[in-house]
Amino acid sequence: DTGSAAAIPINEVDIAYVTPVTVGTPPQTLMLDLDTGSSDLWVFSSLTPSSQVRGQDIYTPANSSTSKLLNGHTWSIRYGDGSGSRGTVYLDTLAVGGLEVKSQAVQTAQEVSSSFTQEQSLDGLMGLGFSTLNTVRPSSQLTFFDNARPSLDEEVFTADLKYHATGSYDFGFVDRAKYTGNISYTAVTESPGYWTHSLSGYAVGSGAFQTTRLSGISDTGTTLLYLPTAVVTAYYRQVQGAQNSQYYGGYVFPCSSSLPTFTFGIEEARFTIPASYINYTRISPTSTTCYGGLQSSSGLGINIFGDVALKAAFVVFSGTNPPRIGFAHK
Ligand SMILES: N[C@H]1[C@H](O)[C@@H](Sc2ccccc2)[C@@H]2OC[C@H]1O2
Repeated sequence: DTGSAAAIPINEVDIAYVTPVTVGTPPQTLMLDLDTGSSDLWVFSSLTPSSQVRGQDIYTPANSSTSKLLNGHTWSIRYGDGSGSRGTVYLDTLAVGGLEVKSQAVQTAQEVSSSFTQEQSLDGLMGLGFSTLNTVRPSSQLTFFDNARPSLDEEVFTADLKYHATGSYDFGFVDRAKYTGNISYTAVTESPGYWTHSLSGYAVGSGAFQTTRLSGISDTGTTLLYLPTAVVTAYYRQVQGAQNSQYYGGYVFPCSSSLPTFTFGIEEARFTIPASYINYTRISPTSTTCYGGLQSSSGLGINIFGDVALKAAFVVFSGTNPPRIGFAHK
């Protein structure tokens, strides 16, 4: 079996991408953020206080003939950016792009933090990390990918995220039409549940490629690219007027500055992020100061290869044993 669904930017700077997912019988369609950096599938629901819902679609288990309460189970999650949610759990039929799982744990939110309330076009998250990270207790639940595995033609899912455009997520197959050349694979360590792997090095603009292994996580739910301070300072040294602003919490620069590209390595392969992806956004609608899409990971304790990097490639998340991740040009 396979599935294929759209990855739609939720705003004009690609802060996050959502994918249509159907839950229950008859199907209720929700727009979920497919997130390889977590492993909970949670949704705005009829159990979410109306004061915390602002335009989101909700899942109403009472309206689904196939919903079953997972008695006595609860969940609570805190994300890297400080946002969070918690609630109870139902089992129900869930499908993404034609791929159906009969009894998926759907975590119904009873509380969401303000940054979720404010994202009107995001109805929840579908975690695609390793199921060890799932927060449901007393028994943890499987991700959609882990539930779908037995029926998949191939134990993979792929991400084709795009800059200011709709891309796609595919399950169970690697679409030869979505990439060029070969896929460069590298080893993934499952601990502690992220798609953790190394970059083989980097280059700033037309500068020499620096061969140095950088370990981090490929996280479709993180907007930007977070790398060690040494790498980031080397990049912004090439940007006129750039500074690391305490006030804005990262590197900013005049929007008129010309930015170099940034290249990262996956084993022998090289992927170049266009300067436009790194000129991420104005700090406010009328400002001439812009915020960078490449920022320091020093406060995070981990390097994060977020959407700014992932959208420069076609990415294969391979659930084989051992797991691996592949990058191809497109
Ligand atoms: N894996 C990521 C996750 O998907 C988001 S949760 C989120 C919060 C607000 C808006 C959209 C998504 C958060 O930022 C980085 C890390 O935690």
